[in-house]
Amino acid sequence: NFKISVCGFFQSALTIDQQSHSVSVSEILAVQELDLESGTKDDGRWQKMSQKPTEAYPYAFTVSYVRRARKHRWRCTDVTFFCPEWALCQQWVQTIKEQLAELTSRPKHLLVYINPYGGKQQGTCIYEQKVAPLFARASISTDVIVTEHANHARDHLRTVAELKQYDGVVCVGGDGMFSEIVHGLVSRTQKDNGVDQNSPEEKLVACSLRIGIIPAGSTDCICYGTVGINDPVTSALHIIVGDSQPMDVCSVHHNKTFLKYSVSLLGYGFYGDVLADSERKRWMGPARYDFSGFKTFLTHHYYEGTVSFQPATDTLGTPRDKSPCRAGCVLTSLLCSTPENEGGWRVIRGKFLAINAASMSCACPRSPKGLSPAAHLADGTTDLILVRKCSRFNFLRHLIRHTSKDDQFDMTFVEVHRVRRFRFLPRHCQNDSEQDLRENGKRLFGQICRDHPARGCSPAFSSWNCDGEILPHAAIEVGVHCQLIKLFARGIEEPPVFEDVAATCAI
Ligand SMILES: Nc1ncnc2c1ncn2[C@@H]1O[C@H](COP(=O)(O)OP(=O)(O)OP(=O)(O)O)[C@@H](O)[C@H]1O
Ligand SMILES: CCCCCCCCCCCCC/C=C/[C@@H](O)[C@H](CO)NC(C)=O
Ligand SMILES: [Ca+2]
Repeated sequence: NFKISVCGFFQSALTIDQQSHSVSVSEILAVQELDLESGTKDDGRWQKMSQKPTEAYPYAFTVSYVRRARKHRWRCTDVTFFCPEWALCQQWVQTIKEQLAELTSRPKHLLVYINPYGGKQQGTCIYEQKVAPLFARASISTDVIVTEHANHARDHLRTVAELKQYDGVVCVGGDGMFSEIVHGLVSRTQKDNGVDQNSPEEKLVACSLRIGIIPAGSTDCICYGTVGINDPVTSALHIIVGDSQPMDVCSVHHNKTFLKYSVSLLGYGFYGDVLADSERKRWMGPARYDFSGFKTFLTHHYYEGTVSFQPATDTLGTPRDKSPCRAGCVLTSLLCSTPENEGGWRVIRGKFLAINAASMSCACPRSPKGLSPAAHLADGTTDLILVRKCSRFNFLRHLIRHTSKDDQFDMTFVEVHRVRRFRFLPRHCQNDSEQDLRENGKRLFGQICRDHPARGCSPAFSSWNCDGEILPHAAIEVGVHCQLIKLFARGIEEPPVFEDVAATCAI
């Protein structure tokens, strides 16, 4: 890891406040020679500098690099060096450019999809104002597509002729937009390799293109859980430095037919009902989740069914671990292999307020530790959380613990299992082909209300919330595909030692 010690090499020259500052080449974004004659100095940047060229130091170059700010934010910072000789200045610029050219993991050409409709509908503006200038400074070229309808990006990725010309795909939007990109890329990869997605047991081929997320959605939990913050500039910088974070993907099947992929949350009951209600209130923007969350909490519906799962007995961690998945996580660096002795299936029947499968922590601004704080990004497992029927008060205690340090699993009505595969069958589907879920649901809902008038009405079916999309079936089979995709991210870094920045230096 070659480092340029900015002031360390030039102790004899001027250093600001006598501070030494070291920047790894892997975190340099660009170097630019300042042409003092031709107006580069007039672009406003000189005003920000505490130093200007002098007669003794008339030549200058600027290095743009990553500075770590608070709460996992990254910022682009410039440091300008002044040189006494033109040749020395040239030599430094050339050397740094050569070092940067050796970083082969950095993307040069990206395909960018912007969802102008996600979150607060700021996607286009966020990209143009915050991200495009950084890509330009790092000499990354882009093909940009502003989507015109849902599934535009997914279908484009499935069919676009020359995907190989790109070093990655970037989506500007939320979890739903990311999900479109995952579906496009994974389907395309399977098609190109002759793999049948409809077979639940089929081993899928990993995607070679990395995906970048510029957060502009409502939850942004994939971005938050892989970078530590939903901040467009931070994400753009992780893309520019060419980070790579593998991630697990769940495939969801119904009756041996492929339905969807999921990377974050598959939630039945509470989170399915919140989503179904909130989709009708998209006009409210991100606040729709708070409104529908409160409403769903008050309705307090439970759902009966059977959950079967294959515990991941051979993994190194458990969902009750105290240490979360962080950058450089040892489980992520292990290669995925099919366990030699796949455990047997466990079956649990019951009445559930929520059935959640979290393939990653699902941390987001609403819940900074997430639904399953110790879930790993790329260990080939998902954490299956079963919340059994309980009082409203207890369910509220459980929900509130998502937002505090208290353990949301340490409650008698909650259990959590780390699994490789699971199935769910709603009670009323057990002798039913589930041909038309909605019609059956309405019929059964009425029937249950007639049969149990005093107990309040819980409908027979909820819906599955699959990364923010509603699945059309309640009976599903889910399998985890270890490290099927890669993101331009590195996992959440441990809190940094805060660094002060030397704004200018002379050599
Ligand atoms: N041009 C478009 N018009 C309408 N819908 C679109 C368009 N482009 C994409 N979509 C759809 O918009 C949906 C929501 O987008 P997105 O995920 O970006 O925002 P969000 O739902 O507000 O955020 P989050 O998923 O983080 O909660 C996605 O499922 C995507 O398929
Ligand atoms: C009364 C206090 C209640 C606090 C409850 C806080 C719990 C928040 C947990 C949020 C987890 C979100 C998981 C992410 C799911 C995404 O896939 C999806 C699409 O973006 N978002 C939602 C909200 O379904
Ligand atoms: Ca996982």
